[in-house]
Amino acid sequence: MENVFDYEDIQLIPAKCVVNSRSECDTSVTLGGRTFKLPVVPANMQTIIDEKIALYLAENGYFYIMHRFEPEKRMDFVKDMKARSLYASISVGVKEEEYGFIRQLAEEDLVPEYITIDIAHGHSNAVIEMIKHIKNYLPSSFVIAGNVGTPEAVRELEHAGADATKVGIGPGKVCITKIKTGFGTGGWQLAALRWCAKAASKPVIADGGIRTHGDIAKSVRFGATMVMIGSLFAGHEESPGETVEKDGKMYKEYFGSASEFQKGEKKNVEGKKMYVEYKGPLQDTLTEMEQDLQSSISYAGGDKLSAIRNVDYVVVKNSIFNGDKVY
Ligand SMILES: NC(=O)C1=CN([C@@H]2O[C@H](COP(=O)(O)OP(=O)(O)OC[C@H]3O[C@@H](n4cnc5c(N)ncnc54)[C@H](OP(=O)(O)O)[C@@H]3O)[C@@H](O)[C@H]2O)C=CC1
Ligand SMILES: Nc1nc2c(ncn2[C@@H]2O[C@H](COP(=O)(O)O)[C@@H](O)[C@H]2O)c(=O)[nH]1
Repeated sequence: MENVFDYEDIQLIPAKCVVNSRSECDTSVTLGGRTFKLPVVPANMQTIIDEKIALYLAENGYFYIMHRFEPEKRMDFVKDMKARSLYASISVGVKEEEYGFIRQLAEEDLVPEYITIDIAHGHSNAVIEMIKHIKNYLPSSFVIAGNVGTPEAVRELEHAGADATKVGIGPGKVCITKIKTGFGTGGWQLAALRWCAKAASKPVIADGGIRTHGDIAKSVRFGATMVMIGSLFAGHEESPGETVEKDGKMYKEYFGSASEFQKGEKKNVEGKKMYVEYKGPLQDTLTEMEQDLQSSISYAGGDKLSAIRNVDYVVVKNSIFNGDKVY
């Protein structure tokens, strides 16, 4: 791989502004036939999303993906969203019981609009078989498959029937895959995204490594239709998980889906736990993301998200923060 870089190594180059106010810029994106306010989705992790947040996001025009770590609740979750005439977007794994769950959804005519196959190493026969199983029983569900980090993987999962692929192995804030296994896209996630997006014929979701709102625009520039974010969504008033106070400051827990805190045992651990500063209401962050992205669109010289896709960029190896501490 040549020209390897990550988010902090890139600056997008401004083009002539065509709007009189950033409020004219439209940040919406379409995925699976629905249009959402932002090209951003909170990570399908237990300390990032729960049923209440999913409901809020769906009701307010945002995309969400519910996590898969309380499998017994998923059927009722889908029923509840349907009863409210909202879209249902759930996650599944690849173990035997998940095959039965998909059959059960089909038998009860409960068709989630979005199903994300969420495993660490998505370039596998296990994922390919699950894509085919879902497409067989729930052909109208939009299937997101991952995670992957190579063009070959993107092509194979698309060929198996995936409607979108999710790119990112190891760039996450609570990820220790890169340390424990030596593998992944950590440190070059943005270049991996570009590599994968060039091979893709369907939408790509960039997953992990987003540390600033500007990284969302950079993801869009390098081929992402949607960006999955964990750490920036952790620590909100609504965020699930323990809140602690230390030296008069409030913090909330954020742990990896492959951490011992999620698994309840120390087996194949590839994630850790951290505490993030309390951030206040989730909507404030969503609003700030929208404003920052509107500004990005204006710097791109357009009034729609698509303007960002064609801007020029420079590689400024690890220097854009000029030594400033940003997180
Ligand atoms: N994006 C990322 O970089 C990563 C994300 N995660 C997240 O952690 C959660 C747990 O992931 P995961 O462990 O895959 O889920 P599961 O524990 O549900 O495992 C899924 C299946 O894949 C097998 N499996 C897991 N890893 C590998 C591997 N490297 N090679 C071959 N088979 C494998 C498991 O078997 P067995 O356990 O017996 O091997 C199991 O049968 C998910 O939410 C995932 O997204 C985890 C690591 C990296
Ligand atoms: N290697 C691991 N990756 C994990 C784990 N749990 C979640 N994740 C991935 O991280 C992103 C979120 O990244 P962030 O940089 O925005 O915080 C998430 O969507 C997963 O893909 C884990 O235990 N190990």
